[in-house]
Amino acid sequence: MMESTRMPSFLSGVERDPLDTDFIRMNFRSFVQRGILIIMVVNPLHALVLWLNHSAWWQLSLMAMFIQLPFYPLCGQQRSFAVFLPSVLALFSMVAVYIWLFSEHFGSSAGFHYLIMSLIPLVIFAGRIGLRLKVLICLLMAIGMFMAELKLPGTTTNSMSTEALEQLRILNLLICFISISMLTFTHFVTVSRIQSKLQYLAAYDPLTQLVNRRRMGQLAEQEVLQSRRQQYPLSVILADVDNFKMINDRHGHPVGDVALQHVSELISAIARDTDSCCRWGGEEFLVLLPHTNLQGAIQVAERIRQQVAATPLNAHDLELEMQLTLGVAMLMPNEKLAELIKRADTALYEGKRASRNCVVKSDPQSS
Ligand SMILES: Nc1nc2c(ncn2[C@@H]2O[C@H](COP(=O)(O)OP(=O)(O)OP(=O)(O)O)[C@@H](O)[C@H]2O)c(=O)[nH]1
Repeated sequence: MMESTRMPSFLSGVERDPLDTDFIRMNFRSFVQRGILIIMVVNPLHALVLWLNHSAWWQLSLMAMFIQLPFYPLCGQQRSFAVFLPSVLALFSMVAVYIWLFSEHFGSSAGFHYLIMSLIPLVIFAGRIGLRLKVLICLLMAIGMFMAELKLPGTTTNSMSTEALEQLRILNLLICFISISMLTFTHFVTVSRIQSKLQYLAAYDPLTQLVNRRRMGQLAEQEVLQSRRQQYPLSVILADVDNFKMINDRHGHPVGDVALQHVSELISAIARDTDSCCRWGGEEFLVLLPHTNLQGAIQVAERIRQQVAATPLNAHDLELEMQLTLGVAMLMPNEKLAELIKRADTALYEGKRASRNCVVKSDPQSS
């Protein structure tokens, strides 16, 4: 069942945080599930220490684990928000009650109240609550924890020795440390993954997997500076698919897309590793050729033209012949990148006007 994209009416009063993105929401769900897995380890550890110290409360600890276990699937990514929200609230309340009951019974020296700290990452990374509410919840948790630290003597019936309470306190501190580390580390890994994906999306064209115009602009500016400093020739080829509109109109956009992929593969295969190929616009490609003079660039452009003309596209039960017109220009002393590309563009459109399916060089003398 598709999850509703509209906020449930009972949440309409809740402040929407600008950071409340799908990513944060998905991340929060896997966070809650990790938190449940941590509980699955924590409760048996508590039960073990309590059992070793002859406290009947070990049963309560195990019982809490079995009650919380079914919430794992209820907090999964596929669940609707109407299922997830009550589940996570119930879970949070149960953890709070567990901490409160055990702190009341064993007193602050058993350190159960420290576990409040391990909830901080869950509150901070929650998607649907606003920043002010998060700060308020964290503040309340801090007050609760410090009050417990100062005021809870524990009941007289708990019959735990000072050594046993010390063991519990160390265990709880350890749990706190490990769960905060695990949750923040998980967050760090997810954010790093998303960041590299965003970097990829910002630099590459999704259709052809070539670098996009924005990234090519940066690469080309660096290359212009370097070629000037080290005094080596730098050329560009601007290639445009001939009559591409006709391919789209006759065979549809999906075939047009495959045709663009086909051309980009042929261009990339001919370019050297040190060259950079980019999807410059709709059906335009730019190739940057460092250490290549005008004559060399014309040869590369001619090879690309011939290869595209000789390699029809076979797709969707079609055999489609394609052709390119290419403009070539070499960087002149003191010329700016934009001027260089403009000359290649002018040469390209000379080729379009003349005959198409040809290579035209930009003559620096004539410009
Ligand atoms: N399928 C597909 N078409 C695209 C894409 N980007 C641009 N186009 C199309 O490319 C076509 C370009 O058409 P024109 O600029 O008229 O050029 P042309 O038909 O190749 O003609 P000439 O360049 O003069 O040979 C337009 O129909 C655009 O819609 C894309 O990503 N996919």
